[in-house]
Amino acid sequence: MASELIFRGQNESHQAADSYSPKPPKPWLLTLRPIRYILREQRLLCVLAGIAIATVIFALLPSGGHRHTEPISFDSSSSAFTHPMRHKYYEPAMVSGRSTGGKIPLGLKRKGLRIVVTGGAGFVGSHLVDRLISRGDSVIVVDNFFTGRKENVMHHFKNPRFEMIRHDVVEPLLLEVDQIYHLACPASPVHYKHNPVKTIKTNVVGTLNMLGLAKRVGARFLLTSTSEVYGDPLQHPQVETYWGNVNPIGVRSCYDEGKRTAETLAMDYHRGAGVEVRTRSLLSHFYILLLFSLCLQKITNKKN
Ligand SMILES: O=C(O)[C@H]1O[C@H](OP(=O)(O)OP(=O)(O)OC[C@H]2O[C@@H](n3ccc(=O)[nH]c3=O)[C@H](O)[C@@H]2O)[C@H](O)[C@@H](O)[C@@H]1O
Repeated sequence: MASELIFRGQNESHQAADSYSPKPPKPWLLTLRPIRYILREQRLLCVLAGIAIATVIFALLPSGGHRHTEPISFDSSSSAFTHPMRHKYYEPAMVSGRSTGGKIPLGLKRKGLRIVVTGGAGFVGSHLVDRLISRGDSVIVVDNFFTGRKENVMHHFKNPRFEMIRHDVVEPLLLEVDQIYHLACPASPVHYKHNPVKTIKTNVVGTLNMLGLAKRVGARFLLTSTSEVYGDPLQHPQVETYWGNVNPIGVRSCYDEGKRTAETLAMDYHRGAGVEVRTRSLLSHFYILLLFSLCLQKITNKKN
């Protein structure tokens, strides 16, 4: 009997303990409930929303990949003309005061450019071709071999990055290139006086054709000019801002005026068509060095 009583009592206390009385829910749990529901039940919706947010962020953030990293290019000093519209540079990143812009990170190969060199079989042109090939560019030489020689570039014949076209720049030419180095021209007085009409035609029509190509394919253009554009200068030494003193009807004018017109055309294509152009007078750079080394050679020979 006693045990029965004890048992009943236990039963009653159990019932009291089992009776469910839910705790009042915490207020922050209430606010999270719809989010938890969406995360659990609407996974596809979440993924789509994530993609949309990421797209918006990537579209708004400035991309580092747009930085203009210029590989070795035409010298941009002094007589370099660049169109403001086409010359957009992003400021290179500065690392502890040093610019890293334009440098290619270690381990990454610089992408070679496609370059056409007119007059590339000549003296200056062939050395330029050597330099361009050695830095990894693909070069197309365009030459009519008036004074140039195949032997000057023969050592590149087996190189897949080298091509050669026998062509007169007076005739139009269509090529897909990134840069144009326009050197084709009879250069020495004997050669340019040999056929003055052809000389001025090469300088004017040839330069027009190559500038037209640069405009069409968006290539950068370099014109090799000459110190002859100063004629019989009244100022020594000639600075870049000096306009010269040229005889327009003399026997040398086919070359002098031809190169002056070529420079005018280059500037007009730059201003009018946005072509990025450079002009370089070769005498001031190369021939002075050559003269200097010849003098040095003479002096050292005399001493020996
Ligand atoms: O000193 C300069 O100011 C000259 O320097 C170089 O001339 P350079 O290499 O010294 O002379 P060449 O060895 O005769 O080279 C000229 C090249 O142009 C070529 N050329 C000439 C004339 C022509 O109508 N088309 C053409 O392709 C010749 O065949 C030759 O390969 C540049 O090529 C000239 O543009 C520049 O006027």
